[in-house]
Amino acid sequence: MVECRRRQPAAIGIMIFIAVGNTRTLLAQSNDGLHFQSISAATALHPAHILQQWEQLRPHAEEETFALGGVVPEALQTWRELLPEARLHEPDLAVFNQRVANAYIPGEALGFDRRCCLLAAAQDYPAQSSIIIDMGTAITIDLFADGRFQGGRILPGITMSFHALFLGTALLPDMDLPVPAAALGNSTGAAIQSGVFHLFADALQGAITHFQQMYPDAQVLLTGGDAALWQAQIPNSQHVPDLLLRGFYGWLQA
Ligand SMILES: Nc1ncnc2c1ncn2[C@@H]1O[C@H](COP(=O)(O)OP(=O)(O)O)[C@@H](O)[C@H]1O
Ligand SMILES: CC(C)(COP(=O)(O)O)[C@@H](O)C(=O)NCCC(=O)O
Ligand SMILES: [K+]
Repeated sequence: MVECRRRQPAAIGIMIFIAVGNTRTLLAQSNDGLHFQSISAATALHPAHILQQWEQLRPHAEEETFALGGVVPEALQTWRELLPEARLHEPDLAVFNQRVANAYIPGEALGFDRRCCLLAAAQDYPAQSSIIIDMGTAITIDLFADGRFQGGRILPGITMSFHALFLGTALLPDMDLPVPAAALGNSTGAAIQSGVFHLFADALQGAITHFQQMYPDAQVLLTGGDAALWQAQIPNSQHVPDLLLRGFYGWLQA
């Protein structure tokens, strides 16, 4: 009887995936690694409040486990103190390195979100080159090609760039971004919008052109909070909203 039971695949309880970004924290669950039910809350909120929001949508199951990852050490520490240790999983960097060869120095410094997106590209498109553009608080542009992470770029994010102009000057206001913005601005606000929009439009296209000179068949995957707004500006790009979650889910599978 016992032996028979052992031959069955281990029962997988519900796993809640918690991904902590600099601006937004994502809580998600999935039955298949393809479709995710998720909520997103400000990372500045206390994790107990974020968990409450989640539980209003999905009442607790006893066997629930948690997977935790992110790029904000202080917030991660607060999550660790909140969650029951016996039911908390943190993804293993050695598993990442087995699945996505890389030459990052030091290896452990590569951001959790970048790892997840690279894992997703490696598992979904192992034989295809991918340029992964993650438009979050910061923007990362990473190249997965020849079955490995080739390296990437880190840029300031859109909201951060507007904010930097506002904080670093006496006369510039904080602005939002219309996408696309005009080529020429005829007011302070319009000139800032034109400047920031074209800064990023040119930087993203420049990176794509550069990487595609090395890997001409590289596809462009766009993700992160600002991706939906930008997809139409980046020819031949695909918006993949759940790329990080797909990689995070895959990372935790044996
Ligand atoms: N509800 C939202 N709250 C804050 N920022 C948002 C929201 N929706 C989209 N954004 C945009 O997304 C960016 C943050 O992206 P996200 O991928 O959530 O960040 P991170 O992973 O760095 O926390 C911000 O620059 C902002 O412009
Ligand atoms: C580059 C990032 C700030 C992007 O984070 P995000 O904008 O998604 O919150 C994050 O991946 C990070 O802190 N990385 C660590 C440094 C590195 O990847 O080399
Ligand atoms: K990100």
